[in-house]
Amino acid sequence: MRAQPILSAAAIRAAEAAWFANGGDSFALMQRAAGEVARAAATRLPPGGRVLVLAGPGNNGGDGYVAARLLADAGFAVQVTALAAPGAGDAARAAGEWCGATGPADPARFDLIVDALFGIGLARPLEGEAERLVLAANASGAPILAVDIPSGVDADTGAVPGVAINAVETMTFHTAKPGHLLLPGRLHTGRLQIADIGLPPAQGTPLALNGPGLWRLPVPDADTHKYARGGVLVWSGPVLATGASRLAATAALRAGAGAVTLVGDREALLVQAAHVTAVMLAEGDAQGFGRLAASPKVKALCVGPGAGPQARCVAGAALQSGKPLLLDADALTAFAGEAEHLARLIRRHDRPVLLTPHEGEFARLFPGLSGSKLARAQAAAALSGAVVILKGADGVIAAPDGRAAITANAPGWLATAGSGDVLAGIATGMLAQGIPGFEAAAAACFLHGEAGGRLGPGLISEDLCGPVLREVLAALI
Ligand SMILES: NC(=O)C1=CN([C@@H]2O[C@H](COP(=O)(O)OP(=O)(O)OC[C@H]3O[C@@H](n4cnc5c(N)ncnc54)[C@H](OP(=O)(O)O)[C@@H]3O)[C@@H](O)[C@H]2O)[C@@H](O)CC1
Ligand SMILES: Nc1ncnc2c1ncn2[C@@H]1O[C@H](COP(=O)(O)OP(=O)(O)O)[C@@H](O)[C@H]1O
Ligand SMILES: [K+]
Repeated sequence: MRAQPILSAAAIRAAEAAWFANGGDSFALMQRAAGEVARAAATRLPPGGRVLVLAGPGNNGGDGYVAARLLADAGFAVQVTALAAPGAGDAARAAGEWCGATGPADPARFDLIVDALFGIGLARPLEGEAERLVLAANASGAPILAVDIPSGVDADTGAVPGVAINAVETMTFHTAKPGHLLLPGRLHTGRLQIADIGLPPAQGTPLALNGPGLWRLPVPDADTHKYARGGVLVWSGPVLATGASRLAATAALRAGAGAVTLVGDREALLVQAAHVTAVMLAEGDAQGFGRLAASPKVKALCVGPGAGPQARCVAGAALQSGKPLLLDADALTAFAGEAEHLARLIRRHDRPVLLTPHEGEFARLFPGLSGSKLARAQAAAALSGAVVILKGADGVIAAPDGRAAITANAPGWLATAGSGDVLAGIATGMLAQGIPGFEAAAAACFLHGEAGGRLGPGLISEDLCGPVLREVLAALI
């Protein structure tokens, strides 16, 4: 299975420019793009159905004029409402070839609206007539097919600085753009269709959709044993907060770690003992955690879920151990505002470190970073030397070497207490099995999303590290 690349607006323009430099015909490209739009529109229309094409002043509008002509030729009743006449180039040529009905219209009278106002060239928030057209289209009740990206959505960030089209479907070209997958853009995109319009395949791109093309799940050899599959240590929270670490430990075991041990004080472990069976227990403080981590049987560490007041000391011991490590929750907050110091500790050893903040933890750890979710995760990875999972519905995984992935399979059912602890456990389990940091993080996010999707309504975090993870793994191996 191949990874699905995601290109920014600049990268798409560069691919297009390289193709033109080799003699590619830009109007032919526009015709192919519009052909895909017309094909998608036709499947949503009754015979002779009514289509309103909203056409902007740039090449997105150009796609709209060509699609209008193709749909009219196919027998549909097409009207174009133009925001402004294209000045020159392919869009002007496309507008010139449109001879059908043109002018203002009530969008509610149409079976389908084609949104060709703005694409990757959106330069500022929509105002005036553009804003009015978008609001009227959204309010009309007619389904909207967006050309390339819903007008008003920033293709690189998913931001909507003003109003934006609410599409049921978006037909984009060559590759997905970050704005289709990052919130809130994803909510405006509807069903995303990616059309091949003949540009050479995007290869070696640093950004991809998270999916099985990016990583391979470990399968144990016949001659393996539990420690060869990877031992994991998880720091147990204090006596009244043991659940989070237990979820992480259980998930690590489910994800394939051969042996998982919760480490903590005696009182906490007595609570843990009442709940766990295959997960083992070992008494220890922060120093004890460090000593246990030194064992060659231990291949990965998880510190943070419910970690409590010891989080900083245990994270320190874990960072010193030089073992692959995941820091989550309290272990991230313990370094609030000290990202540079944390980075120095991370860079002391050559081994993967994963940081798994939600937005709140991220803001505390990296208060200076701003921009899109993608840009912030990438900057945090570069700054810290760790693989960063910036969690949420549009979870971003970013590596210090510049690679990044966006996860799009996570359902809202995952927004429940403890589900991040399960994610931390799955990722630690992957690390323990020798999966490199970026791949371990991406695989964990994808598995977590798949498990959430299968469980659906009523999901609680205990379910996530139950048999469903086994089913998801079995489907992907
Ligand atoms: N690349 C490819 O592979 C292919 C690309 N193709 C298509 O080309 C599209 C990109 O075309 P594009 O570069 O002409 O930009 P586009 O989105 O039409 O907008 C630019 C125009 O909008 C204007 N404008 C911007 N914001 C505005 C605002 N808020 N309010 C008002 N005006 C605003 C801006 O004016 P200005 O900022 O200069 O005032 C300019 O006139 C791409 O999305 C795809 O559909 C396909 O045909 C073939 C393959
Ligand atoms: N709306 C959502 N859609 C999909 N996944 C979500 C959503 N909200 C949260 N999640 C996921 O649920 C998990 C929540 O993690 P976190 O906030 O750390 O919770 P906890 O600390 O209770 O475990 C993360 O993996 C996050 O990506
Ligand atoms: K559009």
